[in-house]
Amino acid sequence: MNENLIIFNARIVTPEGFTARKGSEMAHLRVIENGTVEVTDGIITYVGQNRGETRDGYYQHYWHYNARGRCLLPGFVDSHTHFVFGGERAEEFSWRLKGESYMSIMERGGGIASTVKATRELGFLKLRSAAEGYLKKMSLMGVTTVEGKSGYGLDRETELLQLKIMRSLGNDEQRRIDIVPTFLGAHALPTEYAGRADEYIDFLIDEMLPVVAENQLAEFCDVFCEKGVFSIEQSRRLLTAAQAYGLSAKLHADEIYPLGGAELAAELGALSADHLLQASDAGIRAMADAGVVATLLPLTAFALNEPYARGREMIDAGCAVALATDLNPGSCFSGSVPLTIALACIYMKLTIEETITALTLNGAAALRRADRIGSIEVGKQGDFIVLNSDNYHILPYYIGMNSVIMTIKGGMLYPVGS
Ligand SMILES: N=CN[C@@H](CCC(=O)O)C(=O)O
Ligand SMILES: [Zn+2]
Repeated sequence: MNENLIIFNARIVTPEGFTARKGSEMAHLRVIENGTVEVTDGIITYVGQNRGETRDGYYQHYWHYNARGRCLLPGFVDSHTHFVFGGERAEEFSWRLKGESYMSIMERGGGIASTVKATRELGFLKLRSAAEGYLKKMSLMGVTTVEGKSGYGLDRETELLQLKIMRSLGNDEQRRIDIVPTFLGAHALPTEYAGRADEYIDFLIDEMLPVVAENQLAEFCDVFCEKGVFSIEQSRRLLTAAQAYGLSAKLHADEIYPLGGAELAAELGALSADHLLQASDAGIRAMADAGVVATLLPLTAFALNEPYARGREMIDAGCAVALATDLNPGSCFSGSVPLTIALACIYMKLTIEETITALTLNGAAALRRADRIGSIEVGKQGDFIVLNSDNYHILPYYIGMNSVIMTIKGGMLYPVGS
């Protein structure tokens, strides 16, 4: 449902462009004082100085909203989440607090396998309604586009079920968030294939990719490329096959061990490489040269108590960095955009301007949507947030606290709290 909307008296703060911003470009934001944005049928048709509007309300075919000097930013793009899942894994969090590692829990049959079991047991309706609950929470924090991954089915039926749930949520007339689905059949080796990882990759290539592609159930194919999960060679084989089906490549890369996932992402021309806590210097350079979006997930590093990805160095090396939450039931049970912002600024040493670009335009680029969303420019979707301040520096300063008072999707106003 799209609307005609005029927002006036806003302090407009936005990156500019229709592609990812790389390196030093990430710090450049356009700021318009006393600004107005006009949205017609959901698409931005004017961005500039105020034009004389003074009254709130509906008149001359447009809703009019007086921002009273507050900051208007593009809607946030959360470009890496796993929001469709069954069950929870709170006990694993306690085990980790006692010193056990994420990978050792996975090796002894917990971790992703435990969520796979719970997800396979839930039907369409229960899974869908749990996922819907997370979407509502994201919208309140200003997210207007979210990526979601399969990967908790690891069998034909449940992988397709996860993707169909995302499609069904995305088709909902009342939706406040656009959903971009990613096929992550290679998230872990299912127990049925224990010791036969190559055969599982064959199954994904021969039996899953054709169905996913033919039914347009996902735009991207992702893989957990990690020591003890899927090797570089297995990841390369799967992603190359996916690209032949028209699915762009994404990787969970160099999260726990420096396996060379960043280098592989560059070699394959992947859309993004994500996590990257252990990415090598050569991998960072290769991503910058190849134009791979480096998607950083500081909440996961925080939750796992691991060193943060080297965001500052990546930007200085010329990478396009995106930030996302990684909401999932294991390594990071959080979709907190405010905390993501604070951690990126404090520990990854991004400036607030770079952080805004990473959560908007570069997130959009990581979803191949920088031409449509991620900045406030004529021709893009009318997706915005209004902050409760005229100062965007409150974003990292309000640590883990929401400063969004209004989410606007396709020109529709959603006051936070409603
Ligand atoms: N690292 C792999 N995948 C997810 C975690 C999945 C899980 O633990 O359930 C991630 O991005 O953090
Ligand atoms: Zn992930």
